[in-house]
Amino acid sequence: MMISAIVLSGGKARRMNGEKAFRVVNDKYLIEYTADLLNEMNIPFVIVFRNDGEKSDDTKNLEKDFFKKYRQTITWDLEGNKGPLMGILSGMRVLNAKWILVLPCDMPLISRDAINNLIKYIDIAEKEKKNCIIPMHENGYIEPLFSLYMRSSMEVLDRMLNKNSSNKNLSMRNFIEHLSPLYVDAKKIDETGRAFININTLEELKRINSKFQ
Ligand SMILES: Nc1nc2c(ncn2[C@@H]2O[C@H](COP(=O)(O)OP(=O)(O)OP(=O)(O)O)[C@@H](O)[C@H]2O)c(=O)[nH]1
Ligand SMILES: [Mg+2]
Repeated sequence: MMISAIVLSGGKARRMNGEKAFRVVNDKYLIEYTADLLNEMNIPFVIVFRNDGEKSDDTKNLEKDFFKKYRQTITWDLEGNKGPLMGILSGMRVLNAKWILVLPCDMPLISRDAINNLIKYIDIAEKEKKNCIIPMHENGYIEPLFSLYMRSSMEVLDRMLNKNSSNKNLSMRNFIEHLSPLYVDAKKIDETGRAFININTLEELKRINSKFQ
């Protein structure tokens, strides 16, 4: 099964004053937890960075260094400030695998098992004619940024974002409403739930760093 991944790395990270991907956790950048794992698993990926006219030289250099280090594709949101859907669309454009794994840049405890467990559902999804596979927690909370999408869902996304050329930010939920999702119990993906922990604030960054000590 040919799979490729999109690592979303273009959020504003308002809750931590920006620069989420290149915040240091333990001994490396936050984004590298996802990138290193994908490399180890031989899953090709594209990183989608922000499309931002005011990007600092430091940030541009970090992106350039990242590109040199990983030799994977990097790209930028087709339009800035449109949220993760624009990131997914921008990433899908440069990939041609049948199934595309969408991941965030802020889950340092992401694991090989969690990704493999998700991938295992592809056969079922295809049999049931589902075009995305989305973990769901007991309380109904879903993990659409830790999910698999068929590349064919890009057409849906393209149409949605074109129709919505105005200002409103479409949500992941809007997108999924237009798909046929296979929801899987998040416990079947990662029993401990650790893989889904994402870092949103400087406080959380501090806490995760102390856990690595
Ligand atoms: N390419 C791209 N990725 C995005 C965009 N918005 C969010 N993401 C990514 O989606 C993942 C989850 O983002 P959030 O934590 O919800 O949002 P954030 O913008 O990073 O942070 P907050 O501003 O604090 O909500 C992260 O990996 C983000 O980098 C976007 O507009 N474009
Ligand atoms: Mg987050």
